[in-house]
Amino acid sequence: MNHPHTVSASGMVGPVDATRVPRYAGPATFARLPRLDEVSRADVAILGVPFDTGVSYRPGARFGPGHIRQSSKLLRPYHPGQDVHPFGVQQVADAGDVAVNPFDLTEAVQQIDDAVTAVRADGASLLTLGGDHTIALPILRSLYRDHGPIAVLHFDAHLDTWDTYFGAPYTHGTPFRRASEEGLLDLERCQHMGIRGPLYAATDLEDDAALGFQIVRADDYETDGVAGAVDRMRRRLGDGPVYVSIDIDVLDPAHAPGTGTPEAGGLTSRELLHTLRGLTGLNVVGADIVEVAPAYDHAEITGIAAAHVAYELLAVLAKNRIAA
Ligand SMILES: N=C(N)NCCCC(=O)O
Ligand SMILES: [Zn+2]
Ligand SMILES: [Zn+2]
Repeated sequence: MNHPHTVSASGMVGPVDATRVPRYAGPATFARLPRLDEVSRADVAILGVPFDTGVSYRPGARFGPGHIRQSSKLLRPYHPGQDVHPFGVQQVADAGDVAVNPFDLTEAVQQIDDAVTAVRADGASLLTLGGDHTIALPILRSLYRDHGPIAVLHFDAHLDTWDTYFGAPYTHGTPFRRASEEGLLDLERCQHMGIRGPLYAATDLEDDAALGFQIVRADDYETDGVAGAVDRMRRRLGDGPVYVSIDIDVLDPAHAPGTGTPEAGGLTSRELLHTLRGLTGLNVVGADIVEVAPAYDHAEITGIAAAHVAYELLAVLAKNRIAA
């Protein structure tokens, strides 16, 4: 059954109208948007990467893309906090899922690079739904070929700059060390947000700094508030290209129980959404939302948080497009 999509005054094909087609009856795309093959081209493509072969603890993030899409059905077309229609001023479309090999990590990483590069070839900005955090590495490899060294803005409880697990270089705890070693990162502009919890050793932090990162800790939100966090974030990122990588475990387990390596003492969803709004005006060239593992979720708490995080990012891209 085909459901009619809304069309904005500027001709963008938007979500299926929830006042005419019930949300539970509509398409399974993100926010009931059109599929990429239903529109001639997209300004922003949403791509699922159902892959979790890189995890060190609870598996299940391979089911993240479908869960986030399911939890995105209630999103509405107008963002009052930003006074913008994220689906109206830019064509947003769902590019479906990459078919990733779950048994061969090296091949999987190449498949993700290829798929991301193909979707971006038509000029679309990419918002990727993971999947575990391993997937950030091939995305950064692809972006580097267009942008050169890039700033990573990384929301996470974890540093993800560790070296190896069981001798394996590609895991969800190591993508940003690999990216730094490969020269993909602008070492003067990378920033972690929301880091907390036990480490392996104090030297983890020294290594992390040498790999190009500064840290706004979850504790800093307690002392400096969201405004202080946003201020430090913006000063660090400057004017160059920024890739935003959001591990949903940056949120407290109360706000995101559905994830593989939860840590107490995290951000609230309100703090995260507000911080993301602070990206408006910066040169955001892509983003991911990773580590949503629905088997540990309840009442779609984590899925809804992830869907709203995606919507907040789309609003930033929409505002930037208007200002450009
Ligand atoms: N990227 C995420 N979510 N977790 C990394 C944790 C790696 C570890 O087990 O130490
Ligand atoms: Zn994490
Ligand atoms: Zn992570």
